[in-house]
Amino acid sequence: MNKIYQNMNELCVAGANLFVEEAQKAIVARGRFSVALSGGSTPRRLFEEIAKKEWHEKLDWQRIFVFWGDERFVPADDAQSNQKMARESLLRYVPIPEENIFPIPFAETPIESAEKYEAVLKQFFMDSWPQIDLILLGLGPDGHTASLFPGSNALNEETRWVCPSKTKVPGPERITLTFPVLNRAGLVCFMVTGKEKAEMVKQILKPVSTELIYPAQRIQPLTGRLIWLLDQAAAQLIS
Ligand SMILES: O=C(O)[C@H](O)[C@@H](O)[C@H](O)[C@H](O)COP(=O)(O)O
Repeated sequence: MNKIYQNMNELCVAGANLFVEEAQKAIVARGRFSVALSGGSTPRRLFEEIAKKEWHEKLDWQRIFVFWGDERFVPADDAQSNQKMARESLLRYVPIPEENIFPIPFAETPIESAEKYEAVLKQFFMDSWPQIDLILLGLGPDGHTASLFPGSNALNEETRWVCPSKTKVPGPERITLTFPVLNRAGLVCFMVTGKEKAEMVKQILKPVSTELIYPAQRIQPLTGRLIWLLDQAAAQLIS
């Protein structure tokens, strides 16, 4: 399902509403809500929205468990850390217990970080493939999502839940959840804004061939739902 909003602000209000509704439903159904956060500028704006009292006071944060879809291989206090971004824009404003927060660890090597995080997920989800209730994702202009970049070794991973992802994009190496985990989510929600994403949005949502060229096209939940929240600028070539 694709939903188009006037601008980033409206999109984030809708995103916050969706977050609250999904969390409330999961807590009623299963007693807990698991969510995987993303990095990126649109997710940051969404987190700032959810941090507002009018949204976050609707939720029982004792029952909310926060994970990450990807991370840069940097210490937690590095300016490029997705964990730092989410803590500063959302987590510090809500009454979530620290033990409910599961960041991707910064270990000796990216592979060790990935292995440690997989162990954390296996413990939480009791060894069976995880079904994270909500996975929030951004879209890069090159078609990447999470840290699944075109050409990355991580694209072919079928057994590991988490793996390092080498990319030609400058900056630190990445650690990412793999397709088998992302595609088992209850709901995957892409948030995309800005005209520089319009061409890639068109390639993905109105493809001319059936070939899956871009990583974001391979997000196809097995049994869950997929929603794209777009602003008008990002949706200008499809609407
Ligand atoms: O940590 C990250 O950077 C993300 O995992 C990445 O996948 C991001 O969501 C997209 O690149 C979109 O980012 P923007 O919203 O900033 O364009």
